[in-house]
Amino acid sequence: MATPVTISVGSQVWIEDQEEAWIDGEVLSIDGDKVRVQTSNGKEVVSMSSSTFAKDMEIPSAGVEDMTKLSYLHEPGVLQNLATRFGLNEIYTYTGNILIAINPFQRLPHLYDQSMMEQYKGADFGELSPHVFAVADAAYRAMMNEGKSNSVLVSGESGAGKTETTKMLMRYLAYMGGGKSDVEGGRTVEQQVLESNPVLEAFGNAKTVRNNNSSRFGKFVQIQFDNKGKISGAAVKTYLLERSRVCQITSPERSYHAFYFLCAGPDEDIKRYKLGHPSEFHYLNQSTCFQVDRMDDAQEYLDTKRAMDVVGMTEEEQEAIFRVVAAILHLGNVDFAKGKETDSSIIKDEKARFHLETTAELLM
Ligand SMILES: Nc1ncnc2c1ncn2[C@@H]1O[C@H](COP(=O)(O)OP(=O)(O)OP(=O)(O)O)[C@@H](O)[C@H]1O
Repeated sequence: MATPVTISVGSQVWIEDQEEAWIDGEVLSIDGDKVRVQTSNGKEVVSMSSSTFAKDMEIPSAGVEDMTKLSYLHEPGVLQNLATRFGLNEIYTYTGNILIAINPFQRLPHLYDQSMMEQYKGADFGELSPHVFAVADAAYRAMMNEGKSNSVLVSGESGAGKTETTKMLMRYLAYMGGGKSDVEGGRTVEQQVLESNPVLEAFGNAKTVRNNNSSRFGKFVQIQFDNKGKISGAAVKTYLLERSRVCQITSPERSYHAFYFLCAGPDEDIKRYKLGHPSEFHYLNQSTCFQVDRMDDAQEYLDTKRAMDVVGMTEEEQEAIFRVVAAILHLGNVDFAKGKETDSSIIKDEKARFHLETTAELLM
């Protein structure tokens, strides 16, 4: 979006900068499509007019809550507003009815507690500070008022905060649609909806370079409500799991959490599945990373099992699932050697045979 018309000598502008992405400055002179700028870090730089943008001098020092209020909706203007707000611990900003969330990379419990949900309940969109609960509330109320399904799309690059944002959306919808009427074996439907996350994350998330808890699949979460607005059911559809991660990983990444959780399980499970430290398994030891900061695999194993209980998986079903998880690890340790006949191969040694037999046992 070139704005040469509004730029003249003395104008405050943004120009591109190798390190800062954008830097502000004052126009010293203009020669055709070349603009000479004195930057705020004391340099004199020549910029093309097509990549020189007018700086909004009227913007409040705390930025604006809705970017449609910016005089210039160009990249440096948008980024400056988001950075200003982030500096004041405001991670959410609107652009009309779109919510932009900046990853704070720290827990902000006060932002998501019960009192916060109460505040946003029924408040008009835009009345309170931008928040993911406001989006969830607007979607919920539109559904109730219009009697039609509604959806919220969460997008961003890896590590941007989609998974966390989705959890907050679900938490708010569970809060709005919660009720004790639909209790199934001591578990409310909304509890089941929320507990589906740890189960999905155990089997579909992994540590990557960019995110210690990266979802390696896409998901469509459907929460069903009755005509009183109470949650009546839920369904999750998953897409395109990164399957290659099961047998191939590189440092400093990990495979899917479930493998490490199971290897850190209680002794009886380790014995039952004939497991050991992750470093003993080829599918895990291609990377030197076995541990993730602030993730206790032993505790996560118990939490995953508890979440599986809540969503209604029986003990037999859980065992069948973990048997497959263990079998995959053993299968990865089945090595082959060249056989006597051409193009033939044999099980390499006793160790490989042990893993092959264990795999067969586990898969029954
Ligand atoms: N609102 C938030 N509050 C606190 N921490 C957050 C928030 N959003 C994200 N984070 C932190 O950033 C990490 C990465 O976020 P998240 O897993 O949601 O990203 P993502 O967009 O789902 O990434 P991927 O596409 O790799 O799955 C989280 O594990 C968490 O530590």
